[in-house]
Amino acid sequence: LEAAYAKEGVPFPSLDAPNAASPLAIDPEASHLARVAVAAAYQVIATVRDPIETVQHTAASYYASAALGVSVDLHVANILKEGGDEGVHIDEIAAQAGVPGDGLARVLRYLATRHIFREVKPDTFANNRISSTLIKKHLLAEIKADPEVEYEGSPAAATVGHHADEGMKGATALSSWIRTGHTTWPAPFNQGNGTDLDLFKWFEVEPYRGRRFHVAMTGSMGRYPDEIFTNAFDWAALPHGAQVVDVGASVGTVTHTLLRTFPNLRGVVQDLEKCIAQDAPKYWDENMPDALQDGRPVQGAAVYFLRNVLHDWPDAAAARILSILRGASAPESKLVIFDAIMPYACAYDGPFADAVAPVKAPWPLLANMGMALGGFVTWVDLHMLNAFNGKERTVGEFIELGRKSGWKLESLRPGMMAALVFSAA
Ligand SMILES: C[S@@+](CC[C@H](N)C(=O)[O-])C[C@H]1O[C@@H](n2cnc3c(N)ncnc32)[C@H](O)[C@@H]1O
Repeated sequence: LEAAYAKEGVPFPSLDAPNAASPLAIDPEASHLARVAVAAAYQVIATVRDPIETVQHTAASYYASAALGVSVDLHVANILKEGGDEGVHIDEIAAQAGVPGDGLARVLRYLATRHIFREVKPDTFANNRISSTLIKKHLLAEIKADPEVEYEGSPAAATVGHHADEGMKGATALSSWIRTGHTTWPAPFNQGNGTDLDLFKWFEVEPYRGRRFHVAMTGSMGRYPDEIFTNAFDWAALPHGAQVVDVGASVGTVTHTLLRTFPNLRGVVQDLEKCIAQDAPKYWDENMPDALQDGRPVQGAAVYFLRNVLHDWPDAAAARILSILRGASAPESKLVIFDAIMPYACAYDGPFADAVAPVKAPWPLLANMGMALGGFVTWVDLHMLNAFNGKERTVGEFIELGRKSGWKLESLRPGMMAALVFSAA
């Protein structure tokens, strides 16, 4: 890994310095080497640590969410930014945060022990590479003057806020919700937060949390390279003016990516009324004013695509969404699904095996690269279960979903987000 950085003449980033953009962050070779190191490090810990200790740490790992949540709620990374390498004494941090210092010092020491923040002298803390990602774009004074801007432009902090708040409350209900056969509430989120509303509707009555979630989403979506979408399918082969429908599009960032590369396509952005009436026109006005048109539900489009939509829904609802699209489609229409593929933690030799495990994990690592790849999909999967009774699906589950709704899986392009292309069955 050091050699990969040396080849580019870029120093390996120090954990003690603030995070900075690096050309190697998206370099495939360096990313792979980093993943092998991560998967191996977790496996080494699992192998050499007293198993009871591993159980204790894992059982109490909710403190990681809670502690991160405290640091974000109290803007600690912003406060520490001013202190630089010297750090800021807990009395000063607490004074700026307007809370007693004792609890906060212990929260920060918990995090520093896990390499998030640094304790540079007793009771004096500084940012490091990880905690610096939590700095909110707006200054503390601006946030105090107008709390609505708190998370604007700050996706990492927004992600922490979402998980440590409504996410963790939902997670407390996971066991009870599963034990009662998934029947008591629509999803653990509802039980834990005491609401019947689905998450998106709930955000409409919880605007602070809704704004925060929206920022968290834009941040995680921004990490996907355009090629995932532009290479998913032979868009260039579609006739001039072919309609591609972005179903559950939010404001339609994927459509925007496609139209920039394939201006001959006609994009249609579909979502709930509020999004289409308020948020989407603003986005398109700013980014591609010519493309904004009135769109009615589309019959016989060339392509219908959904990104990060099906994982929000349980199987029956997901099959219904796809059946409705099949009903609107023409015989030659394609369906493209952009979603993660759930990789098994063991070897898999079923359909599309090469695409399911495109990275050959070196022995003795887990087939899904353990915490380096499978770790991500499996937590997102539990979060979908928590939030919506949704799921990340294995390739077999996608094939089955297509079979139930009149679509046949034709090709599968692997990646951090897979592209599955279906034709009418
Ligand atoms: C996780 S977001 C994905 C957004 C977008 N596809 C993306 O990848 O950025 C799910 C979207 O589905 C939309 N949605 C939820 N229920 C819907 C419905 N009944 N009809 C249309 N869109 C819906 C939500 O408003 C939200 O924008």
